[in-house]
Amino acid sequence: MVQAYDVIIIGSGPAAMAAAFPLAEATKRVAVIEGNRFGGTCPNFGCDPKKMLYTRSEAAWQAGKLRGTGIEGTISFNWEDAMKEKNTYTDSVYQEIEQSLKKANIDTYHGYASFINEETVQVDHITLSATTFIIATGLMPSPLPFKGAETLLTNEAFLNLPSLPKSIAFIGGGYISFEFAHLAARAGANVHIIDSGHRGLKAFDQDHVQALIKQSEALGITFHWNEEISSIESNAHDVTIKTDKQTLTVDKAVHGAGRTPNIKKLNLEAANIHYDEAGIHVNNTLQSISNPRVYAAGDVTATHSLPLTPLSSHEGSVVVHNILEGQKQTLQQGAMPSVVFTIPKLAKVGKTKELLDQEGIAYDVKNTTMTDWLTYSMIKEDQALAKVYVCKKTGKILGADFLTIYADQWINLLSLAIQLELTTEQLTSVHYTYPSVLGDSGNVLPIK
Ligand SMILES: Cc1cc2nc3c(=O)[nH]c(=O)nc-3n(C[C@H](O)[C@H](O)[C@H](O)COP(=O)(O)OP(=O)(O)OC[C@H]3O[C@@H](n4cnc5c(N)ncnc54)[C@H](O)[C@@H]3O)c2cc1C
Ligand SMILES: NC(=O)c1ccc[n+]([C@@H]2O[C@H](COP(=O)([O-])OP(=O)(O)OC[C@H]3O[C@@H](n4cnc5c(N)ncnc54)[C@H](O)[C@@H]3O)[C@@H](O)[C@H]2O)c1
Repeated sequence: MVQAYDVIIIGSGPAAMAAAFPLAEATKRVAVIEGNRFGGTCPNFGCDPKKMLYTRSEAAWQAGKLRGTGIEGTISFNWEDAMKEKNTYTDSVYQEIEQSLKKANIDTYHGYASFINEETVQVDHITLSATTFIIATGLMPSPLPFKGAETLLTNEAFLNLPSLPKSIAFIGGGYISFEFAHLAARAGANVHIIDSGHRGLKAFDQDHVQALIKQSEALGITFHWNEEISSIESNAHDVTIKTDKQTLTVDKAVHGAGRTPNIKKLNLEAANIHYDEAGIHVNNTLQSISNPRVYAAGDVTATHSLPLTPLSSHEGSVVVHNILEGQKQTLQQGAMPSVVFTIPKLAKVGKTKELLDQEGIAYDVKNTTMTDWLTYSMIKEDQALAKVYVCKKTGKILGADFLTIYADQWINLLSLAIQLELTTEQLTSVHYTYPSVLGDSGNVLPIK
């Protein structure tokens, strides 16, 4: 027998969750199909477990910095205990998410969905049909072009390592490698990052990236830029990585070399859903360009947006609106803020210098070293940097970059200013608390 629904959602990450509950509330018959853990990447194998480990590494860093100035004793980041604490969250969060779906009268199915035709999908031996489908299957580690790449640990495996390997190589120099490398190095591992390109974290301000690399090297991380890997050989004891420049043997090697749309198992051709290596092709209402029954949301869409949780959730909400209200809402990406959770944190929002130059926009920029300010000297931060770009003509804030342990706080404020199109004058005219991080706002903005 074929089970019939109004809406079937494939995947259960932030994009799917943002769609499932409002659709059920609107009395649609909804099913959610998940091949791995309910909740998707963010709570199980991404943002949340990473941040749980990060929080402990940050506390140990701060205690170390203040040692001898009123803080006594040696405090260290202990991988095994931090991992046990992380597990208290990840061991149950996926069950709680599935329960909350069921409580909202949403049917849940375990397994990977595959289209049979434009109206029907198969999950294991069950066949389901729907008037509308939402594909929200996210990303997976990209296949890599060298022998042995499939033996690399994924983000899922790394975030479940019960004990810390003595030495780890991270392949790729992007978000995942920087964040994981900092965690591993702070817990005592000998860490390498190998990237085939000449620089990492390409979307961020490169002066700040260089400063972060220097601090990462001081932590003991070794960078290998412009190195092409030819093979990886793994056995029970270690991993040997051959590149065009060296042979490196480490205990474990981790995939941080990019992620690709998770669409392989969907059999999209059977439902006439157009896609390419960037993801599912959608119009600006997130409807498939080739099959109007189908919407896509989150990282799996070829919208060229950043693969980040808040943007995925936003896309899920846009899809709900368009299913319930007709094709009225188009995707507005706005100025998406983004943070790399290293110590210090690296953050950006809005337009970069390169983009402003490309678009020919006249701007003022304030490039500030905040290290000596009381906020930073009191916590003994090694380096705190800020750049803020403002439109010469209107005084509106256009973009911002921060490198400091407080970069996440700063970037949220600047994101608010950019999205509400505030001028520097407006941003400095409000009252802030003192002493506080954002209380220094007047000093990072270019004010004439
Ligand atoms: C290590 C790591 C750290 C991150 N840290 C951050 C962070 O700090 N901040 C931030 O904003 N973003 C972060 N991200 C990105 C964030 O996790 C993603 O942008 C977000 O989870 C995307 O949501 P989504 O709903 O599009 O897809 P996902 O959360 O990836 O969910 C997709 C789900 O679909 C399932 N699926 C796939 N194919 C099928 C199928 N055929 N049938 C059924 N189910 C299927 C998958 O199993 C998966 O559970 C991080 C990502 C990683 C990998
Ligand atoms: N804090 C966050 O918000 C956060 C954290 C982790 C991941 N994410 C999301 O996940 C996405 C994927 O992250 P990622 O770190 O995997 O990718 P990334 O795109 O950030 O970096 C990939 C890096 O791998 C390198 N590379 C590619 N192929 C290679 C090869 N064969 N050998 C060596 N190096 C190679 C590239 O040059 C690049 O520097 C990000 O775009 C990000 O949006 C976000």
